[in-house]
Amino acid sequence: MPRFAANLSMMFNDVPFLERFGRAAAAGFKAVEYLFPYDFTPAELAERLAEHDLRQVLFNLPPGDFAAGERGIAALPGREAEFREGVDRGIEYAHALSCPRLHAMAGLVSVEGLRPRMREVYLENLRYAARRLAEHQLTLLIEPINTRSIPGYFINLQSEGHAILAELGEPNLKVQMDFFHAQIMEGDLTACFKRFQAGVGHIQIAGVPDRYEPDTGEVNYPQLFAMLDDLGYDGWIGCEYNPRGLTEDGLGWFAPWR
Ligand SMILES: O=C(O)[C@@H](O)C(=O)CO
Ligand SMILES: [Mg+2]
Repeated sequence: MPRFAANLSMMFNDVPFLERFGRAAAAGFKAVEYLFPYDFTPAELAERLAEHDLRQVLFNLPPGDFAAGERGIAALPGREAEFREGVDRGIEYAHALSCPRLHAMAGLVSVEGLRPRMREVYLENLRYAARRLAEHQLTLLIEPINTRSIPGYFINLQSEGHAILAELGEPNLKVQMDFFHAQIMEGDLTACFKRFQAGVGHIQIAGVPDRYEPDTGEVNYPQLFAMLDDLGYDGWIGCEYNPRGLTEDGLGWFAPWR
């Protein structure tokens, strides 16, 4: 049976962030994920999780200046020291929240000619982060992101993510397979998942193309959920979508799994 985590960066967004935990629990979720915890203290967030009997299953390492448009720094030359500080910060929050996996965003390609150098930096930073996280029994994730949602993002295809895993060979480095991005970039989701299953450490979902509820759009999610069950995927599925209206009004798709 699929296990779903509410993404609190997108869902229940009619209320302030800390109030979204209670709403997710009341809607039947047992777990949450979100982009960044850093606007709050670890204690504040841990208290919300405990109060509502929720598990935290994912958050992202510090992404650089997100408000100014940065989308991660793991592949950015010259930002290595900041990246390493971010790894320590992420580990501190992961401990406080008992969160087992952290996503490192790569960043944007500013000049095409920089790609080879960015790849070197990315590999070096990911190796460093994976080994630091391994000391704490944590998993590091990378996520291929479609070129429409984040133009210029450094990795876009599932195959690119898995090639990096193969090159580094760090057992706790996995790919966060977001079916929304994968459908936009390549489609053929069932075959794609089967090909790369061993390296998939987390899944996310949304309707395509509008990133609304998973029962909207061109992807047949019930079929994919059955496929994941058949293939023994026992990880979490993050609901990373923008509700069309009130989040609860769009949760009909979730009723069979509450
Ligand atoms: O798909 C996404 O956008 C997220 O999973 C993320 O971490 C980066 O924005
Ligand atoms: Mg995602």
